[in-house]
Amino acid sequence: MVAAPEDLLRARGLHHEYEGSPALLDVCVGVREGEILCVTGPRGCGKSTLLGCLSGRLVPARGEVWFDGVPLHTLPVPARERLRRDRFGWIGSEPHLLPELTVWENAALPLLLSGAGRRRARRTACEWLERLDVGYCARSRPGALLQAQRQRVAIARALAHSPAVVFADEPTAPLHQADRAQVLRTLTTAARSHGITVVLASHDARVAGVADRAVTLVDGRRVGPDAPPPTDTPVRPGPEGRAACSLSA
Ligand SMILES: Nc1ncnc2c1ncn2[C@@H]1O[C@H](COP(=O)(O)OP(=O)(O)OP(=O)(O)O)[C@@H](O)[C@H]1O
Repeated sequence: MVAAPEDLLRARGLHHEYEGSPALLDVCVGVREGEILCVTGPRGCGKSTLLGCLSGRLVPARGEVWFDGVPLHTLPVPARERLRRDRFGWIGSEPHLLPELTVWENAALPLLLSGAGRRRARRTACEWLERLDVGYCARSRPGALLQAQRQRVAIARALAHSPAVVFADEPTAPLHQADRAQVLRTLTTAARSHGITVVLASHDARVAGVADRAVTLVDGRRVGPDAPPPTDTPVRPGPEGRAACSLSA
């Protein structure tokens, strides 16, 4: 398999386990810049664990994760946290908002933390809230919102600082059936128009349907016709500091 130099994010030989139970086994995956990739598979197959490793929330027990030439798996914690805050957005299946902040302050948080002025952060956050049809809630506290509205705010927060990559783990789980397609469409349209790479995880084939490509996990392993062969050799950084591995997912 030929190396994919255009991969913005790539992982090789990922292993992870919880209290001795394996959750990921030798998983390789590459994600190109601007691509929408869906990680799919049955419940408990390792989708969330894979997104955790790719996004630097989890450090894999073994294996490597490279983002834009940076080795996330060996990055010191402060640098990894900074990179996650500035370059990544996260949407979970539950909208974890800060109850003491208003809706717009929640959506603006990554911008404010990276040093943007309050006025610009507010304007940008409110634009995203409008796109997600919750602009009218901007001054409310999260506690006054329905769960589906809170999830829209969480999506606005993930996009407002124009991250390079948004990770979305079952992002439509708290939404009613009728809202799901619309929110997914907003997320993917916004990502495409802003050149944001998206890594989605879902067991729902309809969610996978909005992606450019899907990779499937079963029992912690990648399966399917395009799954790379198992790895048994370590990845060596190439001359430019990038991993010399072949991962065109
Ligand atoms: N914090 C944890 N402690 C112990 N076991 C865990 C933990 N998180 C996940 N697991 C186990 O690891 C395996 C993979 O879990 P993971 O959540 O990554 O799968 P998933 O495909 O995202 O599942 P789901 O679709 O239900 O969210 C499962 O067997 C799960 O029970």
